[in-house]
Amino acid sequence: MADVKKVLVLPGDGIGPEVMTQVRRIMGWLEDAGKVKFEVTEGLLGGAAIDATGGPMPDETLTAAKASDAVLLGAVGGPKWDDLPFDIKPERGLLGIRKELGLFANLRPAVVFDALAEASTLKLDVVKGLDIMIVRELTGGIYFGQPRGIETLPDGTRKGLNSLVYTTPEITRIGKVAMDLAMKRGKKVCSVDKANVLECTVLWREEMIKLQQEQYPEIELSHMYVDNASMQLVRNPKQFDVMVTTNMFGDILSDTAAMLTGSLGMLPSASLGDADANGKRYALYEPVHGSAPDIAGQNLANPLATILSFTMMLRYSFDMMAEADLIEQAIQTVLNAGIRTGDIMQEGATKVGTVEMGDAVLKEMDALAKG
Ligand SMILES: NC(=O)c1ccc[n+]([C@@H]2O[C@H](COP(=O)([O-])OP(=O)(O)OC[C@H]3O[C@@H](n4cnc5c(N)ncnc54)[C@H](O)[C@@H]3O)[C@@H](O)[C@H]2O)c1
Ligand SMILES: CC(C)[C@H](C(=O)O)[C@@H](O)C(=O)O
Ligand SMILES: [Mg+2]
Repeated sequence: MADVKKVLVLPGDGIGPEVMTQVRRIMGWLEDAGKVKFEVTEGLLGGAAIDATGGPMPDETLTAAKASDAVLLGAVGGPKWDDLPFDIKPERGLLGIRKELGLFANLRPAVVFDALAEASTLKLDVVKGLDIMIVRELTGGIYFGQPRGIETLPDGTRKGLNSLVYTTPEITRIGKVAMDLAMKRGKKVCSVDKANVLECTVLWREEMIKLQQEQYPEIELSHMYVDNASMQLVRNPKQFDVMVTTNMFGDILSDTAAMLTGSLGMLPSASLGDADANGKRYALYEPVHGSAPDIAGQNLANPLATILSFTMMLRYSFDMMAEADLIEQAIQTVLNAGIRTGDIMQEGATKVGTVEMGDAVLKEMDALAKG
């Protein structure tokens, strides 16, 4: 009898449901192959939740997330909800679930498939073989710091305010995630901050240095200001192994890194919490991209970032390395065969839609399974 894994699926908005459908087919394939049994619950988050319940993060979604072994999210947001009051926008649902589940560590790996290195706007040797890991702090920093808001001063001037706040435990725990990952990789961590301007990141840098000296003597730790880091990422990304940074810097740098892989439609992510006393660790997997309203509902979205987020789920939550390898190998073969969604299209390649990309990956999984 195959193991039962409880997965909460949150398709979300825009292209979210379209890319999620392709992952559900892959989940079905694994079940049919007898590799695993998924107990899937589908839930609401973001705009879809607002439409159905009036709020972006219904209690049922949170309860279901806590009861599941892992959560898989498509994307949230879109123009339909842009004019809503700030606190009930779709994006608040995403930030809310990250915070409520304590998902402080966001891993965003930028790995370049050989076939797509050729398509890069950068020189082939700059991106070929690239494999870097961006570790983004996800439940603190300027996204959550208090005080915040928009207020009107007595003279009628309006003031907008957000606060960049990090405490030492918040910095240390994300530093540990980055350094533990680096110990299994190239043993190099680059901590990205703005310590020449922002006191909060002076503390960030000091704590990273302390952590490395006290607990990770084998790690080569370097520091870079975020403006330079964004430039270095496109100039010579292979100088990096693991990058660790704050919530907002990580948001921006990971979209930049996505383009090194060919498209935002290629970058997956895992958001992880700490294990509790019973060893239970919440985890949410989602592509780095958003709901892409410009291409939603047209069978144009690249589903690979979400499929790769699912393979991260197999690896990090379920220890199903062979199955994750199989899916990634299938993707590689599909890309080598020149099958492309529009965002990664190259001259001479075959342009397909979201569903057809799913078909191609499934077909290759069949072929690989038959040997
Ligand atoms: N994790 C999330 O749910 C998430 C992340 C980012 C943005 N958003 C939200 O999504 C909405 C749109 O934001 P945006 O336009 O700034 O960013 P976006 O990531 O949705 O899209 C940016 C560009 O990349 C393209 N793109 C994105 N994903 C793609 C894919 N899988 N295949 C092909 N092309 C793809 C889009 O077509 C668009 O041109 C906003 O409401 C935003 O808040 C949500
Ligand atoms: C939609 C938004 C809240 C989100 C973020 O800024 O974290 C997104 O851009 C991401 O990268 O996951
Ligand atoms: Mg982002």
